[in-house]
Amino acid sequence: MSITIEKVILHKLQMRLKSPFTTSFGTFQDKDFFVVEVIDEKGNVGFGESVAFSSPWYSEETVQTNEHMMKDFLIPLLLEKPIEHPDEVFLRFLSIRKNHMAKSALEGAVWDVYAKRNNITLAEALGGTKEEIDVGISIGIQPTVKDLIEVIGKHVEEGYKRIKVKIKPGWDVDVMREVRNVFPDIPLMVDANSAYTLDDANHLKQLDDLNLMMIEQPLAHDDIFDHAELQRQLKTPICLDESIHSYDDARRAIELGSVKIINIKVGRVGGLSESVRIHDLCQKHGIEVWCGGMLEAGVGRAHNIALTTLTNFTLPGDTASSSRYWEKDIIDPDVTVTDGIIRVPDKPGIGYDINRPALEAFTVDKTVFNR
Ligand SMILES: O=C(O)CCC(=O)c1ccccc1C(=O)O
Ligand SMILES: [Mg+2]
Repeated sequence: MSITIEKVILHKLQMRLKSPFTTSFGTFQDKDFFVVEVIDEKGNVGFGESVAFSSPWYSEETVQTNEHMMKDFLIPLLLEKPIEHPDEVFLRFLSIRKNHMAKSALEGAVWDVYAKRNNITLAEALGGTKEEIDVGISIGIQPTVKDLIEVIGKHVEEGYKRIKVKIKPGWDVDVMREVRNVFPDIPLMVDANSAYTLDDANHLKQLDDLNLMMIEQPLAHDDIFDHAELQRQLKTPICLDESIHSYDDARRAIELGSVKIINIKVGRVGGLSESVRIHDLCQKHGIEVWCGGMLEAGVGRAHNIALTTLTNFTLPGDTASSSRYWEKDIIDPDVTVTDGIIRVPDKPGIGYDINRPALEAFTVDKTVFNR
């Protein structure tokens, strides 16, 4: 039965991370973003979250470009006519170039509505089967190596299944050598967020001695070609994040030999439908995947959890507990991690309730669109 979206509500939120998060491209603490609420003709309510940051550091999208794209192009397209299945949202949005995070926020809310209409979990709607998922944690650049080792120790103690450390020139090989000395056996990886070029290949080769699970996005955010050359020179598997925007990017990167592992971020690739397609392609080619994070609040976190229940998400993702990021999250209950595991919720849709008072408390602006 076709789904008619009657109403879209854009909640603009402002939340503050418990502590600043530093990558090779900048530091975040205050997070502005949109929670998208869609309501269908039966009164089902679905939620999505836009993951763009205020500045275009990770990708070209920002909170403001998301707002422009959703208001002026994407919401009108969504309200134009009914859909039969959420996969159609991605296809309908193809007439608008890129702007994947804006598209994904709306598409995710429609997926939630679709699952709720069918009285199934979002995980089931996506074809996921796992009842619990393994998770790791991503640790930003710290003031000192001593701080880093302390933070890692705390998270290892908490049971996280994999530790990811952000690196940049000047904070890389020597730092990781010290970390490896203190923690000889932990599953460990690094993420460079595009801080290097091919000229750094010899320098990066030193990481090969440290038994890292992978090096994430060492080279340019828009490169697929040079990563293939770097992978020929490195033993450590390369994982791509920023460079993979679509199924076709993934197909080309796999064919060129630029990746052994892909970090799937729903917002980066334009939604859950495209995420599932990339997952399936990788599975066919023996490329492992894991679910990345964008410092999401609870709605985005819930979407990531549902996606991670698909079978080829074999490596722990970045979806840590709500409490690692926020004093108070916008969902009920919070996402909790026990021994590095999240139990996948079994309620229909995203599986968590929206904490309306918390949502209201963080809301700085709200716009309603009717069909
Ligand atoms: O904990 C998270 O949500 C992921 C943290 C993270 O690594 C990250 C955070 C902000 C922007 C980019 C990235 C990344 O995966 O590259
Ligand atoms: Mg990354």
